[in-house]
Amino acid sequence: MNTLLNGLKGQLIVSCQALEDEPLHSPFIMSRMALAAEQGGAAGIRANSVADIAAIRQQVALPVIGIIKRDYPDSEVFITATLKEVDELMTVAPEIIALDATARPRPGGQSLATLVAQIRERYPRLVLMADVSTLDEAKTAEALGFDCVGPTLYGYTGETKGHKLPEQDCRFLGELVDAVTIPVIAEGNVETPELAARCLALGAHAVVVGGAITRPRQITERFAAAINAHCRE
Ligand SMILES: CC(=O)N[C@H](C=O)[C@@H](O)[C@H](O)[C@H](O)COP(=O)(O)O
Repeated sequence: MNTLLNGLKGQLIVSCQALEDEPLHSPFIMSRMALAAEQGGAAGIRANSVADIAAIRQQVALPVIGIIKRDYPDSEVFITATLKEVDELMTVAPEIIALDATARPRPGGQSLATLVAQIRERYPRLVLMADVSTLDEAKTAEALGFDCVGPTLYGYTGETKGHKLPEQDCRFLGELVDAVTIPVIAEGNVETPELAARCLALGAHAVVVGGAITRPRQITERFAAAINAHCRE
C-alpha cells in the first residue's frame, strides 16, 4: 500500500471546509480549524480550494486531501470535476486529491476514465481518492486505478437521496469495504466519536469527520433541535 495511505491507517482526518455562504468562510479561519484539529489528534486534513489549502499549509504539517468544489452548468458533478481543478490544486500540492467518481455525466461529457488517465500522465505520483455514492461506482474507481475510495457522496446523488452513511449500522460502508480491495475512507455524516470508531471496526481504513467538528452552525442546529424536541415533550 502507498506509504502515505499506510500512515493514515486507523486515523482521523478532519475536513475543514466553509463555503461562501457559511459564516466561517475564510482561509485564515480554516487554517486555525486545521491547527485545532492537529492539536486534537487528527492525522490528516481535508480541505476545499487553493486559498484554504495554502493557508492550512502555513499552520499544519499534516497530509491534506484537497478538493475544489465548483459548479458546472452541464453537470451535477462538483467535487474536483475536471483537470482544470486538479491543475489548480497542484499549485499547493495536496498529498491526496479527491474527485467525484460518481456515474453522473461530467462537465463537457468527459468520461471519468479519460480524466484519470490525464491526471496519471501529468501527476504520476499523486494519490487519488474516489468520492462515490454506490458500490458499482466504487468498483469502477478501483478498476480505474484510484488509490482509495470514500462513500462521500452516498445520500447526495439522485440515486441515493434520502440515505445517510450511519443508517442501519453503516450498512453501506460495510458493503463498500467488502466490494473493493483498495482502502475505504469513511466520510459523510460521521457525527459522533463512537460512530467514527464504529467505522473503523467495520473495516474503514480511516475516517473523515467534517461538520461535527468544524461547522459550528450545524452543531448548534443539532443542539437546538434536541432542546426544542425536549421542550415539546
Ligand atoms: C457531500 C459533500 O459535499 N461533501 C463535502 C466533501 O468534501 C463536504 O461538504 C463534507 O463536509 C465532507 O464530506 C465531510 O462530511 P461531513 O461534514 O458530513 O462529516
